Amino acid sequence: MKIEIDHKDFELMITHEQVKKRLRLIGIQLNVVYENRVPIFIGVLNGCFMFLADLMKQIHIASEVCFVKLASYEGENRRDEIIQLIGLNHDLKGREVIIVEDIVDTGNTLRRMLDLVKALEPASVAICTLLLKPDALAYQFEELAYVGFEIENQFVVGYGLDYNGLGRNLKDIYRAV
Ligand SMILES: O=P(O)(O)OC[C@H]1O[C@H](OP(=O)(O)OP(=O)(O)O)[C@H](O)[C@@H]1O
Ligand SMILES: Nc1nc2[nH]cnc2c(=O)[nH]1
Repeated sequence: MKIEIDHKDFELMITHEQVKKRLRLIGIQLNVVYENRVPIFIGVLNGCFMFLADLMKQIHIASEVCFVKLASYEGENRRDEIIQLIGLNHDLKGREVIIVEDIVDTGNTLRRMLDLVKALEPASVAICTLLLKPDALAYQFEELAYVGFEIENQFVVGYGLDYNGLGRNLKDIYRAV
């Protein structure tokens, strides 16, 4: 099935049914690994909103959820771009953290996110991403424990992911053609 978003063509790649099936399996794993550990799921906005909402429906152990956004601003001396976590109102010290991403592409976002989270001294940090582009990845992450689908190095849209701000509401995931 083909669709057009903002004058660009996309074709169906992963159906919502496939996503739901995969989420059930990831949920089972997480429920086992984190039983009695009360993890905190941290979703990185905007793209993760649909994935994290569906993932949490598969989590049956005691756990917390919050969303953060990565923001950049000029430092006082206007030299360095400083990346800041906004929206985090939990103390992560000693907590079991699971960072939730819709996609890990180059890994730049995750690299920054990990640095910021680790500085808050959690007991552990794992990454759960719906999509991973292994061929685009510029770093190796030992924390990358839960991956929904490994995909080719193509631009994708839908299920939270946007193209020029559009397409986040699509249930299925599409790739550019
Ligand atoms: O591995 P990378 O190459 O860093 O790409 C991955 C990031 O790109 C997307 O976010 P984006 O910055 O597009 O913001 P959005 O979530 O608001 O769409 C996605 O949600 C990841 O956070
Ligand atoms: N929508 C979208 N955002 C991204 N951010 C990094 N890679 C991608 C991608 O393939 N699609």
